[in-house]
Amino acid sequence: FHGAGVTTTAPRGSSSASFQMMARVPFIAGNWKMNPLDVDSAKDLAKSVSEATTSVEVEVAVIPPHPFLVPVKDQVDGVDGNKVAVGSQDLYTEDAGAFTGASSTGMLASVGCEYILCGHSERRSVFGDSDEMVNKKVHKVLDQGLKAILCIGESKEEYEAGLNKEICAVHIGKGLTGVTAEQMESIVIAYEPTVYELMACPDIDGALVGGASLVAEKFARIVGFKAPVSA
Ligand SMILES: O=C[C@H](O)COP(=O)(O)O
Repeated sequence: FHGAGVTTTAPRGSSSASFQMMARVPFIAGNWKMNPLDVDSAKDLAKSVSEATTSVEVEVAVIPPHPFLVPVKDQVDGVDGNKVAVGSQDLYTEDAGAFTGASSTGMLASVGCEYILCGHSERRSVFGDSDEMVNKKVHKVLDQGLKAILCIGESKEEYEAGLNKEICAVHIGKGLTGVTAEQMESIVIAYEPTVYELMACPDIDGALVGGASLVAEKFARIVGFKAPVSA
């Protein structure tokens, strides 16, 4: 399937001590990017995903566009046994003010976001997010008490130039500058590789799924990759 490998640093809601005692819990997030086209489609998708994943034993999140955050949260919360958390695709690093088009972490927390993507490859390539900006965003998310999904990975050109390890090292090193070991409990690292065999790789225990997360049945199958839905 299409997606990015995710390394979870701690299960959602776990404490440092309990994490050391527990196995890492797979985490599958569906990044809807700039889809679907309208709020009714977003509500339908959210409800279907939630209903299809109530029995899984992995962490699940959907990450819709900002206009759909509230209706999506309402939909998933309305499903009995819902396991689906909601995340935001981006944030701005100020709290409020004259920043047209931006959303603050406080606003995102207030509508129920638990996760926020930082440094997605499309934010880096289309919108110009630098490593320094990504690092500021990571800290802003942590300061808000939310979980940051730090996206890393090389471009096709960088891969072809043999720079994949170097690029990942830079993205991780700069993206996590100043983050403490304790704060790492609230960090998920999503590797968006050019060439990959995701779930077979050691230390990859999840996926950030793009296009395939727009069809509930496909996404539910991916979510069940390591933890099949029980009968
Ligand atoms: O956020 C997800 C990654 O960019 C992968 O997207 P994709 O599954 O559509 O290839």
